[in-house]
This record gives sequence, C-alpha cells and structure tokens, in this order.
Amino acid sequence: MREVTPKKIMEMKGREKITMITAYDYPSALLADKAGFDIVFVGDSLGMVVYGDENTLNVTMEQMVFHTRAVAKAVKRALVLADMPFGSYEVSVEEGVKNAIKLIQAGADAVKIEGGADHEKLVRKLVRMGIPVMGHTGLTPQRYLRLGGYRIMGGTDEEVEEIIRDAKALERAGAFAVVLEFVYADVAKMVTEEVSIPTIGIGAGPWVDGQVLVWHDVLGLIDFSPPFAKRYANLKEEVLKAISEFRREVKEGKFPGKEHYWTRG
Ligand SMILES: Nc1nc(=O)c2c([nH]1)NC[C@@H]1CN(c3ccc(C(=O)N[C@@H](CCC(=O)O)C(=O)O)cc3)CN21
Ligand SMILES: CC(C)C(=O)C(=O)O
Ligand SMILES: [Mg+2]
Repeated sequence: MREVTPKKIMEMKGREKITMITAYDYPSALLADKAGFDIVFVGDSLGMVVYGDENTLNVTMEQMVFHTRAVAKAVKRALVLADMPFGSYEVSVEEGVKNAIKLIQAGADAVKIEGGADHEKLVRKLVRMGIPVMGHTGLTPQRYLRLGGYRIMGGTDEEVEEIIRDAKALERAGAFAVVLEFVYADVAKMVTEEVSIPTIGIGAGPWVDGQVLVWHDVLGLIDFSPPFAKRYANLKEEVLKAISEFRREVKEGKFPGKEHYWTRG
C-alpha cells in the first residue's frame, strides 16, 4: 500500500492543505510523486488534453484503465486516484461496481465519481466493499451538453442547494473527500465549513481544504486552459524549441554527430 491513504487525507482537513495534480502517463506520474503531491490523479480530462476531444464524454473505461496502469507503476508514495468516466456508473450500481473494480485492479487506490446525491447508493456500496471514493460537485464536466459548456456554478439558490446537497450526500455515504469545481469561492467556503470531509477545489477559491489542477495547464503545454488555472511554466515553447532544433540539425546534417553513432573500424 502507498503512504498516503484516504484516512490521512481526511485527517488533513483544517490542518494542512491537500495537494493534487493530474498525471496521465509514467514519466509525469514519477515527477508528481517526486514533487510530493498528496494525490496523483488520473482525470478523465485526459480525453481533452491527451486525446484531443472537445469534452470528456468519449473517454472509455479502457482508456482509464491503461492510463491508470501507467501512473500506478510510477507512484510509490502519493494516493493514486482515478476518474470513473462518463457512462461507466450511471446505468446501474452493479455496472459502477464492476468498473470501479477495474480501476482498482489497474492500480488506483481510490476512484472519483461526478455528482453526489444521484450516486449515494453506489458510493455507499463501494465504500462498504472497501473501495475509497472521492465525490465531485459544482461544475461536473460530464454534464457538458446539458450545461451548454463549462461555466461557473453556484450563481443561483438552486445551484447552491444542489452543491450542498451533493456534498452532504457524499459525506453521509462515506466518501473520503469531495472536489468542488468552478464554484463561487464563498459557496466553496460554506460547503467546506458544512461538511466534515475535505474539499479539494479547482476554480473554487482559497477557502477549501486542498487544490487540484490539470498537468497541461500547470506546465503550459496547451493553448487553451480554464480561466482559473495558473500556468507555472511555458513548456509548449520549450518543447517547440527543442524539437525544432532537432529537425534543423537533421536538415543541416549536424545530427547525428560523432558521439551519437558507431563505425566498425
Ligand atoms: N485543460 C483542462 N483543464 C481543466 O481544468 C479542465 C479540462 N481541461 N477539461 C475538463 C474540465 C473542463 N474545465 C473547464 C474548461 C473550460 C472552462 C472555461 O473556459 N470557462 C470559460 C468559458 C465558458 C464558456 O464557454 O462560456 C469561463 O470564462 O467560464 C472552465 C472549466 C475544467 N476541466
Ligand atoms: C478537473 C479535475 C477535477 C477532473 O475531474 C479531471 O481532471 O478530470
Ligand atoms: Mg474529471
């Protein structure tokens, strides 16, 4: 078992900020673990940042299992969390259970489900089976079509009530934490104060128990990032520079140089 457990994450509430970052492959997961993140998270955002889709709706269990396997091989210390993709848990509790097992067998320590009140039964069942669950409310990207895009949530009384209802349902069902995505910071603060489980924010302001961002946003590997993401590097430029130099050296006959090839005599 890895060092960071759901129990440890729960104990961090109000004591120490929880840090979480996405990773989708082996080399990035190695670095996330080395950097000391508490949670390394295989998000279904991989459909967009790795596979180039315009939303997360086409991500399959097969994709999640393969990427979870790669990440799990790299991570020794952090808790490895995997998203349940769209369609993998909505049809029935039974299907949700079967698919959660697949992610655990691929090496995840816990799974994340979008929604709260709608999946209370599934969360309770998984927790009783021994599969730790993180919930996710506020902006839930799997409702992209109904929402008509990605926008901030909690602007109406109904939306605020739904977010609170979800968080409380998750707490009641035994979830060990909940992601609050793109909600007004004062709403996130209220939720954080009203539930005993840690809240992990993304675009939810500072008054939450932890923060998560997407790998490609942090590193500046893509053109379009959400307005709440902070870019800590501009790797897109770095990568472009490096591969362009490789290309130029081939064209100019400069690569490979003596140290990169062998002759028999
Ligand atoms: N790279 C990346 N980072 C993320 O944080 C992320 C993803 N992808 N994919 C899955 C979800 C979707 N997220 C997003 C994506 C875009 C906006 C965004 O651009 N919102 C704008 C425009 C909304 C509109 O189209 O009207 C805004 O100002 O609210 C917000 C959250 C967060 N998640
Ligand atoms: C944005 C985070 C919370 C997520 O669910 C993902 O990356 O898939
Ligand atoms: Mg997700």
